[in-house]
Amino acid sequence: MPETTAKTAQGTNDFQRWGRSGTAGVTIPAGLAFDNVVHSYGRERSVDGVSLQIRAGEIVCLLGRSGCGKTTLLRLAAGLEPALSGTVSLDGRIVSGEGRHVPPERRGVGLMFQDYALFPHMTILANVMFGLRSLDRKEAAGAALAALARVGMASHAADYPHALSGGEQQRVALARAIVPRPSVLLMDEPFSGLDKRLRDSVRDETLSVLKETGATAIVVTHDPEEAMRMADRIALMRKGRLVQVGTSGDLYSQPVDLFTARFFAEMNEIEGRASGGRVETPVGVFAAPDIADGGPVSLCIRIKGVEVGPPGQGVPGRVVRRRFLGEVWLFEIAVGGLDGHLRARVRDGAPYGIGDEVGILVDPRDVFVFRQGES
Ligand SMILES: Nc1ncnc2c1ncn2[C@@H]1O[C@H](COP(=O)(O)OP(=O)(O)OP(=O)(O)O)[C@@H](O)[C@H]1O
Repeated sequence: MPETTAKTAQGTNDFQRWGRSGTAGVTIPAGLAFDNVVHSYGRERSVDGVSLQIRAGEIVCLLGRSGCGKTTLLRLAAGLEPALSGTVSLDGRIVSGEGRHVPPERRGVGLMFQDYALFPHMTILANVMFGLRSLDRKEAAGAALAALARVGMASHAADYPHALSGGEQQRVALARAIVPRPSVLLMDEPFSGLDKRLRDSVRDETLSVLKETGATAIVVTHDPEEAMRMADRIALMRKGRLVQVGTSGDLYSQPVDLFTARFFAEMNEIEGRASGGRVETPVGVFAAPDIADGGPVSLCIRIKGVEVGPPGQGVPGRVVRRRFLGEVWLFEIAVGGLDGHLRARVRDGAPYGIGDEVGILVDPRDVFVFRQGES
């Protein structure tokens, strides 16, 4: 956290005053609902029947690979794209669909994109005041300065954007997005231009500003860790559709399919067949309830769920490769009857070298069985 921000945050209720009842008014968060929304840029559907309810004040991350429709869904919420069918509603009022289209500037939503989009010819203060044109200049300047102070950028008020680093520009963009007190804030990959260390601190800072103001927020990201850090709920998308919506715990512990499981953890994947509610593999026998006998399954084992110990415990294996990754070792282990190698993440890898015999135990909490074709 930058020094000025830390000071503001520790001061006597300074930031709470800014957040709850700043001079530009108070945020009144709105609920946002997509109901069976379809969108297309041409022949293919970019958004294919999405229904999602976001509660007032909730932070939802739209997560998915490049091209799965995240930005398009955000643009539909903003009113920058029309829906082919279905509706978008704010606090129960239809803003897109059924013959209505409320323009972006009348939706009370704030937008923040990955390139920050600050106006290069305006000072930082003028950039932040831009969204406050309905206030008189003095009031607008006061609100903009308070917002800049909140993100630790008040001392740069008179500078121009080109004089700021990426992280500083991002914080200014956040101040500009939040200062008109939008009821919904839509953020498209807001941290993707920052290096990892800066991204972590700016993201944490952004999260606390969002929570202080209480705004409803949708944050687009392709980074599962970022989604887990920020979201009250994650909406995972694939090919224009929602695959699973839930808390990070829901998606991590109860992935609905192989695609979701792979998204949140590195996996060993073993093909097998169910028999009597179980699946037998070279690394053990695992429960496969609800899968018919003979049904082909993909058995996934999180690499962190593979324990490597001395020979004699569990299933025998031999170390084929090991790499030090900083906090952990990544092991590749040959196991009789297994195509390919089993990968394991090991905290203390020092005792075992290449060629050593080891014993392998698998934690059943890190095992998932999916019918093949569920990816
Ligand atoms: N202006 C456009 N014209 C035509 N096709 C588009 C346009 N914008 C996006 N698309 C296509 O629509 C689909 C969804 O794109 P979208 O930008 O919503 O995905 P995304 O998940 O946000 O991707 P990324 O993470 O790469 O930004 C993609 O197949 C993309 O190629």
